[in-house]
Amino acid sequence: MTHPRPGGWFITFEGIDGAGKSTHLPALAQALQAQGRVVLQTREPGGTPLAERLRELLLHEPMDPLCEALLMFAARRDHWQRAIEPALAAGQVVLCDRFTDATFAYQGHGRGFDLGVLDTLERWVQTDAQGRLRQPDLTLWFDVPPAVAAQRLAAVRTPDRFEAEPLAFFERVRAGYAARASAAPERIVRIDATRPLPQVWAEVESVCRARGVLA
Ligand SMILES: Nc1ncnc2c1ncn2[C@@H]1O[C@H](COP(=O)(O)OP(=O)(O)OP(=O)(O)O)[C@@H](O)[C@H]1O
Ligand SMILES: Cc1cn([C@H]2C[C@H](O)[C@@H](COP(=O)(O)O)O2)c(=O)[nH]c1=O
Repeated sequence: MTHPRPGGWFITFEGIDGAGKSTHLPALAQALQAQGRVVLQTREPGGTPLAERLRELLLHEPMDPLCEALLMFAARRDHWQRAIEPALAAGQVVLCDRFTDATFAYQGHGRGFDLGVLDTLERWVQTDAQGRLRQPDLTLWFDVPPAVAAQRLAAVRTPDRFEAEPLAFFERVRAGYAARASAAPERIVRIDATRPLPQVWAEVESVCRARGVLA
C-alpha cells in the first residue's frame, strides 16, 4: 500500500469552463480528509481577500490582455504567499481550482498573449526562498470539447466575461492545455471528462492512488 508523504501536496485542477473541475475537487478533499489529511480547498483567481477582489474585476470588468495577465499573476502572488506556501509548509494538501496552467491556456493560447512573458511572470511569482520555481506536484486536466462544456454551463448559470467567449476561444484554450500537458507529461494527467460523473471520479481516485496522494 502507498502512504501519503508527510510534506504537503500541491494538486491543481484544470480545464475549460464547464469541464467538471469544481465538481470533483470537494470529492477529493473529502476522500483525503477521510484518510486524516488536512486539506486546503482553494481557487484561482482568488483564495485570499485581496485575490478574491481581483477575481471580481477579472471576471466582470472589460480590460486588455496585458492588464488581464498582470492581474492574474498579482492575484496569484498574494494567494501563493499568504495561503498556498504556508499550507504546504504545514504539511497540508492544497487542492487548487486552476493555477498557472490556466494563464498559459487562457491568456497565452486563448488571447494570444506572449508565452515568453508569461514564463517570466511565472518565475517571478512562484520562485521560493531557495530560488526554486515551484510547480504543482500533480495537475488533473479535465478535458472536454468546448461544445460539451458550453451545454453543461448553459444549464446552470449566466456567463461571466470568460464564459461568454465563443467556442473558437475555448478551442484555443483547450489546445493550450494540450500543449502544457505534452510539455509536462509527468505532472499533468489528462482525464476524459466527457464520461459520466462516476467514471470520471473513478479515474481521479485511481490517478491519486497511483501517485500516492490517496492511500
Ligand atoms: N462528467 C459530467 N457529466 C455531466 N455533467 C457534468 C459532468 N461533470 C460536471 N458536470 C456538470 O457540469 C456543470 C459544470 O461543472 P463544474 O462546475 O464542475 O465545471 P467547472 O470545470 O468547475 O467549470 P468552471 O471552471 O466554469 O467553474 C455542473 O452542472 C456539473 O454538475
Ligand atoms: C486562474 C485563471 C483563470 N482564468 C479564467 C478561467 C475562468 O473562466 C475564470 C475563473 O472562473 P472559474 O469558474 O473559477 O473557473 O478565470 C484565466 O483566464 N486565467 C487564469 O490564470
